Amino acid sequence: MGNWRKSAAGIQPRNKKAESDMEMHLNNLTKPAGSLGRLEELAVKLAGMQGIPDVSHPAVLVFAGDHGVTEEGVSLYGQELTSLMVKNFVQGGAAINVLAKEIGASVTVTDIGVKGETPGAESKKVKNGTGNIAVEAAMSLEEAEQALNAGADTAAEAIEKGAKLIIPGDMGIGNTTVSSALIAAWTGAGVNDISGNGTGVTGTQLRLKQDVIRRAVRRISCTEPLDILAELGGLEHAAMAGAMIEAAGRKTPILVDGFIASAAALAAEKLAPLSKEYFIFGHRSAEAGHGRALEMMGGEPLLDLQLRLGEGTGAAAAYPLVSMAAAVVREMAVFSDLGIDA
Ligand SMILES: O=C(O)c1ccc[n+]([C@@H]2O[C@H](COP(=O)([O-])O)[C@@H](O)[C@H]2O)c1
Ligand SMILES: Cc1cc2nc[nH]c2cc1C
Repeated sequence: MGNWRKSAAGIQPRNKKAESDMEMHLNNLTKPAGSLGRLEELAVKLAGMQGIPDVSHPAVLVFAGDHGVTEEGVSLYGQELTSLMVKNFVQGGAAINVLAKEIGASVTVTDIGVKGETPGAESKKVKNGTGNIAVEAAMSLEEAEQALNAGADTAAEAIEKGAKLIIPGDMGIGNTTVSSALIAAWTGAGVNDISGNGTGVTGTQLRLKQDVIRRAVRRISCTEPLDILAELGGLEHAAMAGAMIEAAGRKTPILVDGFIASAAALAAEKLAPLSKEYFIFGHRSAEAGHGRALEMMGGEPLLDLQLRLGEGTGAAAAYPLVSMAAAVVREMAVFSDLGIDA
């Protein structure tokens, strides 16, 4: 069973010597210095994590959970859609299944807290959905620990099977409300600045959603990251954070998806500050408020394609760039191969 605390304690910062060696190597490659722009930045970061960059066998780890706060009417959809989408993931019909196939990634679907049955999904269910964060804690501290450990376990399994990069993904009706609450609590941002349309909520329903987020944030007085996660989080956020911490402890790059994954990344960083060293931000979600979370982590995403789906899709779309960065530094010729002095 995963142990996120142990993994957190073992996270090493990126290796600065490997990064400066990679900068030198990049300058010896047969191209003008710096001309591969952000691909070079990526290669340097990967070298700091891994030594020789290798992001083969990417693994998409989708965590699904339900949210009691949906009873406030914060989503365009009902909770039943979460289990239906899990069925879709299991059958291979969701967007992430298609994108994962395109990039040669495996997909595992874990039920961490879906209300109801999810045949075919990996079951690590902590409970049947969280409490309504507007009026009560989402989960107990023990439940948060359990979800963190389950996520760590899932990442460990994928990495032991050969994954050199992980893409944590989410599914959970209501989870944009929960993500906004977590981001508000951790950034101090105003609720209107970090809440958006989610599945398509607008007008008076959006204002109601913002009121719900305000009620949730005002209800709590705790400051410890685990307490905040348990009060306001989703089980999928906790599991994704656990997966990120585990991957960081194993020097494995984490390609961060959109708004929900960034709220989970913020949780991972609050619980284990060095985990951030292993984040690569895949894309900027169209969900309002993603920018604020990214700013907080100093993240500059690779893509901005106006995606707002979750599931790991934006990160999957960005994966080819990360893979190219790793290939360039492994496969390009150096000037001395041409008999030229760099
Ligand atoms: O991650 C994102 O950028 C993102 C932005 C908007 C919506 N989503 C997805 O939409 C669902 C949550 O939307 P909502 O309106 O029910 O809170 C959930 O399953 C997320 O995966 C995800
Ligand atoms: C159909 C649908 C698919 C999703 N995938 C992630 N969140 C989602 C929300 C809905 C509504």
